[in-house]
Amino acid sequence: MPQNGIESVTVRVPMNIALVKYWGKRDEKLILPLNDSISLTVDKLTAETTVRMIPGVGKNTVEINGKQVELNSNKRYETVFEEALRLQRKRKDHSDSNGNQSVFYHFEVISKTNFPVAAGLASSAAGFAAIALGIQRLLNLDDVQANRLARIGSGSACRSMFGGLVHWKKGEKEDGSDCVAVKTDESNWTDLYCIILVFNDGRKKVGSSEGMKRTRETSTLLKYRIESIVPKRIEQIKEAYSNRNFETLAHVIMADSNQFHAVCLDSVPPIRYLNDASWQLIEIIEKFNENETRAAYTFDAGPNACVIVQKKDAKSLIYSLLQSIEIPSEDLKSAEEELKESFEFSTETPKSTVCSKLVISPMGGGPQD
Ligand SMILES: Nc1ncnc2c1ncn2[C@@H]1O[C@H](COP(=O)(O)OP(=O)(O)OP(=O)(O)O)[C@@H](O)[C@H]1O
Ligand SMILES: C[C@@](O)(CCOP(=O)(O)OP(=O)(O)O)CC(=O)O
Repeated sequence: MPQNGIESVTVRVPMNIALVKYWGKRDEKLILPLNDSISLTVDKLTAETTVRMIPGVGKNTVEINGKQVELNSNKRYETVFEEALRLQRKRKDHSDSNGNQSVFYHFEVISKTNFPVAAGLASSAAGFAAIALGIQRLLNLDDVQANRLARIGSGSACRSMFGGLVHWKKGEKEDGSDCVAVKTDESNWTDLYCIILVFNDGRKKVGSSEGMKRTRETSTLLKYRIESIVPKRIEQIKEAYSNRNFETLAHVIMADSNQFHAVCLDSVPPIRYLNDASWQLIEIIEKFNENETRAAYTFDAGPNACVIVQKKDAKSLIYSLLQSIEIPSEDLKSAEEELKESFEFSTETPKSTVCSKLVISPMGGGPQD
């Protein structure tokens, strides 16, 4: 929508959680992964981003949650903007609201997230997918071009461009033209919910890019994972999702999260993302699953947990969590509203583990304009 020559669009994009993890790059500049990965979006954790393309030479700016980002210390934004301008120059028909051909543009990005940034909760995925989607709308790009824009911002971002089960194919080509994320054909499994528990919302010590570089250079387990494990797991996830087979889905999700953290520990020096609270959560889920597998935990590059359940089991899972984890009462109230259930809980007994935030969200929703 052109306004005084400025074109602006606002989108809301959910973060995504990988069920089979991306860890390791075959090309660091183009952000091409060493293995395929597969994910679901978490509908309630979103980045709401306005992208403006302003005619004329000027400084690009990015603001996240009211703070200006220092673009010199994070080159990824400039890479995305340059690629967008390259695609824009390729278009012959691009003109401003007065019908004038404009060769120079700069970008203004203003984003708000409703969850902590850089705490292992895939904030970069939602953030860069939102920028890519905004630019796609402004420049009328196709899905492959938009996917590439998201990916060169942050690899996992290309999986947030669609709802449903999304498969990011590593591709074989050096130029990355066959490295794309695609929505699988399965219709969305609307019964899946995700419970996020934030145990630490600080910035992690080893960032994902640095961590995956270290693992690629030093881990002996990584090669085995990439060649012998991941391809099978991608197929198992697709099949279990399509057959609505929760037990198999859950086993693969947990095994892959554990293997991802195992290759991190297999790196030199070792990388440890999980903390005592994460391990306590794992133990609670193991106990919850004693008779039947009803929940699956998964952790990205940080201690915060994402637990996937079917809606029917969400309430009993929250009761199990409440036995040993302190959860903010306002988050429990939001969970009651989301599930349309009421919980009886006492916040008086102090617990050994404290979670600073709990969010319960449906999964698989797509981005919105
Ligand atoms: N809404 C947003 N818009 C644009 N960029 C964002 C946004 N949110 C986060 N980012 C970028 O992503 C960076 C955080 O990425 P990082 O990979 O360190 O953490 P994460 O995405 O939270 O965790 P992980 O990807 O390991 O699960 C931020 O420093 C910022 O540059
Ligand atoms: C552990 C992960 O969350 C890693 C995500 O890594 P990023 O996509 O944040 O890394 P870059 O491509 O370097 O930006 C697993 C996953 O989301 O698949």
